[in-house]
Parts: sequence; C-alpha cells; structure tokens
Amino acid sequence: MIYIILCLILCGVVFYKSTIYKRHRRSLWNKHVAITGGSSGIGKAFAILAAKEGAHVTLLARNVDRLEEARNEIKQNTVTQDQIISKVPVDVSCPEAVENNLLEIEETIGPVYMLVNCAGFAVCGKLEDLSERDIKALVDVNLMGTIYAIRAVLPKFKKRREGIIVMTSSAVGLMGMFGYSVYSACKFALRGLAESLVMELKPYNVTVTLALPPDTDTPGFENENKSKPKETKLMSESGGLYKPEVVAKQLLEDALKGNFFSYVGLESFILTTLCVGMTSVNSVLELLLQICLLGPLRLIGTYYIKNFEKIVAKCFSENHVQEK
Ligand SMILES: NC(=O)C1=CN([C@@H]2O[C@H](COP(=O)(O)OP(=O)(O)OC[C@H]3O[C@@H](n4cnc5c(N)ncnc54)[C@H](OP(=O)(O)O)[C@@H]3O)[C@@H](O)[C@H]2O)C=CC1
Ligand SMILES: CCCCCCCCCCCCCCCC(=O)[C@@H](N)CO
Repeated sequence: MIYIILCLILCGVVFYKSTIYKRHRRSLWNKHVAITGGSSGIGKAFAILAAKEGAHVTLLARNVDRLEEARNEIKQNTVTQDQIISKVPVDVSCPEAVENNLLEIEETIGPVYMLVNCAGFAVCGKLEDLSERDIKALVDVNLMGTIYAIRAVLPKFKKRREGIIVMTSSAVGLMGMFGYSVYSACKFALRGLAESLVMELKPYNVTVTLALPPDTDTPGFENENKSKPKETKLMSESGGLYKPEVVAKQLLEDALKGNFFSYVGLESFILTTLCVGMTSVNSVLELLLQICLLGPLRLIGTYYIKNFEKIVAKCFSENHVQEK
C-alpha cells in the first residue's frame, strides 16, 4: 500500500516537474539537417518540421521523382527565403555513395548539424518464408545504412563539438514479435549502436536519440501490410496506429533536447520504461520513477505477452484445421 502511494506521489511530482522544468531545447535555425528516407513517411514529416524550424534540409533517398515531390512539399513549409532544401539520390546501403554525397552537400550547404536516419523498411513473414534477398536488404538498409551515414558525419561532429544523431529503430527494437524476426534483429542492433555512441560522443557534446515508433501510417507501412501474417497484425495493433506527423514531432522534440529514447503512446511508454536497461540516467526524478515502476510494469508486460501467446496458439490451430 505504502509502495503504491509512493509511486503515485512520484508520478505526480514527475508530471508536475516535467511541465515546469524543461530541458534545454536546441535550435535548428539556419542549421543543416540531413535526413535519409526524407522523401516519405516519418522522414518526410520530420523534414517538414525541420523546415518550419528554419533549417536547411537535405533529403537522401533512392527514387528521384519521390525526392523531387517531397522537396517541393518541404519548400512550401520554409519560413525564410534563404532556406535551402536539397535532394540527393543515394542508396544508403552503399557506403562510398553515402560518404561522397554527404561530403558534397556539406561543401555546398555547410556542415551537417543533425543527421536523421529514417531510411528503412520492413518485410514481415516467418523466418523460413523470407527470401535471402530480403534478409540481406533488411540488414543492409536498416542497420548498415544507418552505420554508414553516421560514420560519414561523425568525425566532423566531433571536431566541431556539436551535433545531433537520430536513429529510427522501432517498438520491435525493444521486443521481438512474431513475423518480424530479421527486421526486429536490425532494430535491436540499432539500440546497441546508439548506446555505445552515447558513451563515445558525450565528451564531444554530440547527442544520440533513438526513435521507437509503434505502427505508423506511412506508405512503407501500407506496403508491409501486404505480406503481414495475421499474428503480427493482431499483436502490433495493441501498440496503436499513429500519424507520421505525431511520431516526427515527438522525435524532433526529443532530439533537440538530447533525450535518448523517443516514443509515443502509453504502450510504448510501458515498453520503453520496462526496457530501460543500462541506458544513462537523465534525471533523478526519472530514475526514481523507473525504480518504482519496473516491478509492476513487468506484471503488465506479462499480461501482454500472455495475450500474444494466445494469438499465436489461436492462429496455429486455425491454420491446422485448414490444413486438415
Ligand atoms: N511506419 C511504421 O509503422 C514504422 C516505421 N519505422 C521505421 O521508420 C523508418 C521510416 O519508415 P516509414 O516512414 O514507414 O517508411 P516509408 O517507406 O514511408 O519511407 C522510407 C524512406 O526511406 C527511403 N529508403 C528506403 N530504402 C532506402 C535505401 N536503400 N537508401 C536510401 N533511402 C531509402 C525511401 O525512399 P526510396 O524508396 O526512394 O529510397 C523513403 O524515403 C524506417 O526505418 C522504419 O523501419 C519504425 C516503426 C514503425
Ligand atoms: C511490456 C509492455 C508491453 C506493451 C505492449 C507493447 C505493444 C507494442 C506493440 C508494438 C507494435 C510493433 C510495431 C512495429 C512497428 C514497425 O516497426 C513496423 N510497422 C515497421 O514499418
């Protein structure tokens, strides 16, 4: 009882404090923001917000037509005449191309201040149903693509003693899920990358933010739904479906404040708190909240996991009946 009361008081204090005590929010005014995957979905929504903040924005993606279309849309959201919105056709899974193109745009527009890694995609399906080609592409784009882009800007970030790195993982970068095996593995890997980089970059005043979105209503999501197993659909629904603008807005705020995790929604809050692990501590209040919540949240998590297991069992027996 005392424990519950203590938790409630703490939640109240944290909520109250969070409204009056805001972490310093850096400005993007006249800064250069490079966004991989900036021509669609979450990346494009982020680009629009960055343009509204007065940033110069460079979009990196493969398809030239979609890049041009997005560039026009983003141009309409600029707040000054001098903002440069440019596009670079590049495949992030090619390290030389990423490095050369980033070098080139830095020469024309100026040093990148913020790198947002949004290029990525999901292919769902049971592991044995994924083609070797899909598996390789998932790793090459979601994981390697992020590594290559970061490597290309990092030395300059360190030299200038400033910079913001954003990586887009996923809710399934914190928990495995039926049908997401390889995709989830890539997104888990990003967390290891992000945590290590936080340690490497702290002395250089460079921050790292890891986005953990649940399902988000984007062209990519629409595409992935075509091959999504029933089990995956039923489970992922419990995380809700968010608009890319909402995910991008939260991500921008977290990145500007240097928060490590960025998430939206109650389920993702539960998941993120439960999976806090060995990430660095942001504030004493946050730490106290985690100390109180971790135990009870394991119980709530168990409820979800049991439900997920039920879904798997139900679909299994349905398929079994069909086979017969
Ligand atoms: N939508 C969702 O439900 C969720 C998405 N995420 C993650 O968020 C990120 C963005 O997803 P979302 O907005 O839905 O995706 P979209 O498919 O809408 O957009 C993906 C963007 O990445 C670009 N891209 C894809 N492959 C490459 C490549 N090899 N090289 C360069 N650019 C590439 C695409 O352009 P082009 O094809 O022209 O190259 C496009 O601009 C992904 O990493 C995804 O895994 C995470 C959680 C949930
Ligand atoms: C322990 C407490 C548990 C709380 C419940 C957690 C429910 C989370 C649901 C996660 C949904 C996963 C969406 C994957 C998104 C994604 O990456 C793809 N759509 C990519 O395009």
